[in-house]
Amino acid sequence: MIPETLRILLDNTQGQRHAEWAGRDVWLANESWGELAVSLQGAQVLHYAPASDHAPAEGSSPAPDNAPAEGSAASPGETLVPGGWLWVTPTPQALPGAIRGGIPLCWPWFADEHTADESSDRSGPMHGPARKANWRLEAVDEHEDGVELHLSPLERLHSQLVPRAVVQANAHRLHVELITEHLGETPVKITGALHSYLAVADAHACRVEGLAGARYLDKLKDFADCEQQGELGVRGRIDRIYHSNAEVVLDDEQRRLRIARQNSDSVVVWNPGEAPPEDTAPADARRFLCVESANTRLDPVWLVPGAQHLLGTTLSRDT
Ligand SMILES: O=P(O)(O)OC[C@H]1O[C@@H](O)[C@H](O)[C@@H](O)[C@@H]1O
Repeated sequence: MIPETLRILLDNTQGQRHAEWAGRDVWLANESWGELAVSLQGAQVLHYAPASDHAPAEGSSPAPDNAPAEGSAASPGETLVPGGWLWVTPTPQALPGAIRGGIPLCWPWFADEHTADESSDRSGPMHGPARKANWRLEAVDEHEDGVELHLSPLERLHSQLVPRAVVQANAHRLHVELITEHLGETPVKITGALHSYLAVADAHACRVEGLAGARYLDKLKDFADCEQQGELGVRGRIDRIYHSNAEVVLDDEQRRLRIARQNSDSVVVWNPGEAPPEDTAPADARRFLCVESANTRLDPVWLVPGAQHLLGTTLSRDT
């Protein structure tokens, strides 16, 4: 589910190329294994669609996967078009604002949980500076019938820590790694997130399986400590941090997406409900559910000098 203008750029791509979208340098691939779009602002994956999403099932009409259901939240005149596993707002903020959608990298902290060291790095924007920064595409490697990208920020984002990102996409899965290297002298506590905006038919009719019995902090109830009773059904505004290392499956009744995580004991589930942020119309906000692979206040990482930490997520179909 991406803006029509991004769809048109992908349709006009054969193989791989750079293009400009919403004022950002965007790397695009339209290959036999599928499609990928990555913004160099934030090293942010904006779109992924395996080729199988376009192949009509035997005996069925070739409707795109995740097409709006009759009576769903899609609004007339919207410029979002169906297709792909990720959602991107059709009305992105102007630069230097961040793009809402895809998989923003929240680094080196999640939300306002700033790094704990003695430097000025203790202050800064919500979700850290990485998502607004300009990144460089260091390498594009062919990989398992797909592609592997390596990205690094153009500027220094922290006095002691350096991030890099790896994106792998092929016909079966999308995998993103956010790697932090400690090049400084003193231990630093970090959090962070791969803030995945997953495209869904209706955010208020989704099921997230795998969290039954898990404890969570409810941000809508001043971080009240709660326990998940049964599987999670999302029916409206939600903002929770689950303490779990389990794989989860997002079922929107049209697709079952498996979300595996590496070195993440926090799963953030977020949808703004009827009061979305300014850069998103309420009807468009019904078309995503964030299920984030994260390190939060529940599982912060203490990095010592010379060490590195890898936060990862892998999206695949659950069959
Ligand atoms: O609007 P932002 O800064 O992208 O953040 C979006 C949301 O991100 C989620 O991860 C947080 O749990 C929410 O509280 C927050 O509102």
